[in-house]
Amino acid sequence: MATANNNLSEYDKTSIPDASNYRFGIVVSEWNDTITEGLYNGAYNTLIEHGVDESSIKRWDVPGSFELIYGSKKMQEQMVDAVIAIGCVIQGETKHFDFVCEGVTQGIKDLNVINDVPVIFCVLTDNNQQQSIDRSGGIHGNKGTEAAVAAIKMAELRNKS
Ligand SMILES: Nc1c(NC[C@H](O)[C@H](O)[C@H](O)CO)[nH]c(=O)[nH]c1=O
Ligand SMILES: CC(=O)[C@@H](O)COP(=O)(O)O
Repeated sequence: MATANNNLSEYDKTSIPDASNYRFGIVVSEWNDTITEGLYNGAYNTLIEHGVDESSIKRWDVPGSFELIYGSKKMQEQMVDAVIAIGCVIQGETKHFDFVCEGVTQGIKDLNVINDVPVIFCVLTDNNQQQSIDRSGGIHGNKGTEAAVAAIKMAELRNKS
């Protein structure tokens, strides 16, 4: 289902495990920081809402989405139960968009395969800034909220497996 038909911030809160015993790392790209800050706020507030103590949330900033790969790899080493990688890539004039998006996607996928700490893909890959605004606390909700829910569920799965 496309985001346009689905508010990312609407979910059954009773279906989410208690996250009070889990630690989370959040790596945030500085590119398009007004968007990434909105995504971070959505993710942070959702983790807090589900019992995570603020002292159990570690944040690192990286220059751009491509650096989310290395930043997330190092965050996996920080005794956390899940990592959330937050970025916003917006189409420009050249093919650079394609390579950044593909590189980050493959890099974060690889981290999930190679290491035993889940990394949640919270990277917007949008055609324009309005699409990013709409998905970081706008009319389509907040993908940061969606990512935090996924992080809690994956931390639980890792703990039980
Ligand atoms: N154009 C965007 C970028 N580009 C920068 C790259 O992510 C990277 O930092 C650079 O190539 C150096 O390695 N990054 C974004 O996050 N969003 C963009 O729209
Ligand atoms: C995703 C990018 O790197 C892109 O926004 C940069 O813009 P441009 O393709 O015009 O150089």
